[in-house]
Amino acid sequence: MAFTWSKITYMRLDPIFLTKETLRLYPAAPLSVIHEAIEDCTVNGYHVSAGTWLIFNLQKIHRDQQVWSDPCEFRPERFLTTHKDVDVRGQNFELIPFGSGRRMCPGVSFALQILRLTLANVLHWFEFETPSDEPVDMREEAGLTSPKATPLEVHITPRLPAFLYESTN
Ligand code: HEM
Repeated sequence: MAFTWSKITYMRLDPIFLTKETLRLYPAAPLSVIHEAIEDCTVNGYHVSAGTWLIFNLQKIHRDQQVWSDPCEFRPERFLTTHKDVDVRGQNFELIPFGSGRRMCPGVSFALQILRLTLANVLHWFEFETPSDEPVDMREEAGLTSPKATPLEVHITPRLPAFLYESTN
């Protein structure tokens, strides 16, 4: 029987892999902010004159099928296997949700820690179900950020004993 990655398996996976895969498919900004070339240069055979405004299509880069197998599939385990050395900190140009270079996001470390902690807590504390048990529609609309095409509708229920949710204040 083929092994499938169940919800339980994902919960055991380090949330950093879920975070990377989520930022790959749904970078907070699908298009980068505008950069301006400060000098003439040639990139991959393309001449770029000084003063040219450059916008990187991050979402397209992140779904390049020459780099990512099944590029549109959510497969966090790829960061344990085929892409285990690929990070989001601007050194691997196939995955740059925080940009790269001297103007890359200075909040990257903070953001990664918060995302990891939040995701770990949310998965640990709550059970998520869609009202009709349908898979969540993960399509996104065009925009400066990645808005969902259809609003998210989920039922959230506690997984742990009730007293653990009580405030200690
Ligand atoms: C998931 C969370 C975040 C993502 C995906 C993200 C992504 C980005 C991207 C793509 C850029 C443009 C980089 C470039 O020009 O190449 C940027 C810039 C920036 N980000 Fe973030 N960011 C995140 C969280 C944060 C946080 C938490 C902070 C602050 C606490 C922050 C502060 C900034 C600032 C100040 C810039 C402008 C840097 C500059 O132009 O020199 N970001 N971010």
